[in-house]
Amino acid sequence: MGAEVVIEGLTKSFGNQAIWRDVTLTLPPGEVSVMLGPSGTGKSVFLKSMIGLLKPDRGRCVVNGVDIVTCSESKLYETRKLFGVLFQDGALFGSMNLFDNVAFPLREHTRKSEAEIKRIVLEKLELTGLQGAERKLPGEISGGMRKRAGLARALVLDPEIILCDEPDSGLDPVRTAYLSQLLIDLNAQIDATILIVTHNINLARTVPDNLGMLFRRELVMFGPREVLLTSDEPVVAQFVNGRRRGPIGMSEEKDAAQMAQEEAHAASGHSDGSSEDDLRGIVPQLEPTPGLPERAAVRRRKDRVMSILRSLPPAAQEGIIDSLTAEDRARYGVGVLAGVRPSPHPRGVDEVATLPKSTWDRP
Ligand SMILES: Nc1ncnc2c1ncn2[C@@H]1O[C@H](COP(=O)(O)OP(=O)(O)OP(=O)(O)O)[C@@H](O)[C@H]1O
Repeated sequence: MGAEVVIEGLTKSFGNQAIWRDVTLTLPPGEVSVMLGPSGTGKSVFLKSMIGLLKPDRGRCVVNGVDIVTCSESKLYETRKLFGVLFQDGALFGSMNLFDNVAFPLREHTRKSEAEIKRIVLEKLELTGLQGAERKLPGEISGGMRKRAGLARALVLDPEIILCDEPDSGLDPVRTAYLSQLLIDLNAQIDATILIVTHNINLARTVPDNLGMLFRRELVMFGPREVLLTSDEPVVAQFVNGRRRGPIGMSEEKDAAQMAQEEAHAASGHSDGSSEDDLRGIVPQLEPTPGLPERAAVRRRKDRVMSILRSLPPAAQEGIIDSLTAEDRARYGVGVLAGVRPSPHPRGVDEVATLPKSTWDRP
């Protein structure tokens, strides 16, 4: 099972530009989490801070008892080996073929024989659907294949934690759907903890166990997917529906005058081009491709979420209860009659989830 990542009070600025502050969340072991956020909110900076490529001003990021923020260089080097990172552009070496690109971390960080390296590289290329492409150069393949090659390379050291920076960027919706499926299949096969940062709503609705959002230099929320997907927070509603009306503006946030003007335009019948349909709501989560093992994280997550159910907002509770199977209902003692609430054993919410706490939508 993948490692847990505990982040507490993480704060980052560049000079006097605050990027985000007091980010607190836990990535539950082996679960898939997605961090949403408008462009420029510091999602990539967040990933880089998690692996010690950037140094936060304060806070902790603890993996297997090691705080990435304050540990020694040698501990950082060791702990980094637990991470596999898929960078936004795949970050492949243009002059190396896919085989050598994927083999690179093994040649750099291990003393494995070339025969062993070949076995591992071919296994990871197959896992990411790239068998037969090992002699191609990155410039000779499509963006989707480059992403998958980047993922194959992220997997060669058998990471416990996989970080994906906008795996969908530059991909069409169909390729993004394939990549989403690949991430779920991968999780089923290796049970790694996965964090994906993206602005892709479809991916965010269908892939993760947990969903969070960064906006206005803070973590708006982070917790079970059902919380964000049923949230009434204006910034979430705007982002999920891709609307211009709402607190997010072209350069991240709007002032009150602009918001009022847009409301007036809408009231006078001016369309902002978005669909009237509200895309919020819980849709079924992707399952592993038939024939693959079940995701071990699913049962662990259900136990975890049921243990904090009562601390979640009512709409999220309802969605979670609706998604339970008859077997789950028996396991958790959930009544079959409408309106009957389960009686799990609530734990402190801080244990696993940070729920909406921001004040940005209040005057
Ligand atoms: N090394 C750096 N030095 C100074 N500023 C930086 C550095 N890296 C990032 N920034 C700034 O931090 C802010 C957040 O950048 P980041 O790339 O993390 O945003 P993002 O949410 O990933 O955006 P996008 O979704 O567009 O990729 C930006 O204003 C960026 O200019």
